Amino acid sequence: MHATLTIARLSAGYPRRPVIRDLSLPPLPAAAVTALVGPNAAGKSTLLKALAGLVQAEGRVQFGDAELLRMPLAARADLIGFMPQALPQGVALSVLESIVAAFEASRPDELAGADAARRAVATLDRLGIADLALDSLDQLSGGQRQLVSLAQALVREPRLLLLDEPTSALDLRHQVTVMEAARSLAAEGRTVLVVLHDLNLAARWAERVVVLDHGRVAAIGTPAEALTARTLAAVWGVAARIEQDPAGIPHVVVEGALPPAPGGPAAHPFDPRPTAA
Ligand SMILES: Nc1ncnc2c1ncn2[C@@H]1O[C@H](COP(=O)(O)OP(=O)(O)OP(=O)(O)O)[C@@H](O)[C@H]1O
Repeated sequence: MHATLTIARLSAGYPRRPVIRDLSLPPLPAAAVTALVGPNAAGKSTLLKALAGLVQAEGRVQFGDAELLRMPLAARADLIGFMPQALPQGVALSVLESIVAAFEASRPDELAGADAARRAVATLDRLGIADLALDSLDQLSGGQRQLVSLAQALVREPRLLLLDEPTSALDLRHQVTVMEAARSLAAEGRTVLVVLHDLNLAARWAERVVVLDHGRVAAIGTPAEALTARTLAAVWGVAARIEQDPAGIPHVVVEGALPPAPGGPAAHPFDPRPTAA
């Protein structure tokens, strides 16, 4: 079940709009949570969609023995659970029905019915939202919709989980529930890649952090290695100091926005391009 994810020379984007250019990453470990962070429009969602087969991509993406970009989409969907930023509106299903449907979409065999219902209930339980089972999808709050969307991604127990901002609409308690679920799914041997805007959430829950900016990797490593004051200045344009809590977890304290760098955006800490004079 343990499979690392290796991305090499990946380019991805939309018609006439390249977003990810020639991106390579050291193997992302299995049984671990990797946070993908970066400013708005950095290409985080595009990267997740490229891995899930939802946008055009070229290059090599190796997951264990599987070469994802060369697999038929149905086989890829079997391996991957993708949670999008937003659930589609206007779906006339109950929460439970939507999760059963997500399960059956990839298991269209006769046994699916009973198995799917059992799995759907267990997944809702795992996320602490079993009480929503009979509610209509269209009457949920933003945070409840997000939890249901996560349940839809989890129900097939995929080996690779791609979660796009799973906590953005959640209250504090539910943020913790989701990040604990991500950690326990990883502990079961899954590879979890999660887009987060909250850098302190990333530092607290992820073993590894990838900072993406303008479709390129600006920093990668443990939270302490990737989330430095220098990277925060170069990538987000904010002045910040990094403190350590007693458990050794870095904590980002933002002091304020930096003025725009003269001559354009600041160079990344390891950007090979020469800096503007
Ligand atoms: N369907 C699309 N067609 C064309 N361009 C798109 C499409 N979706 C996104 N883009 C562009 O791709 C770039 C990267 O967008 P993406 O959604 O991957 O960024 P992101 O890092 O996830 O941003 P955010 O943090 O704001 O969600 C942006 O410039 C965006 O305008």
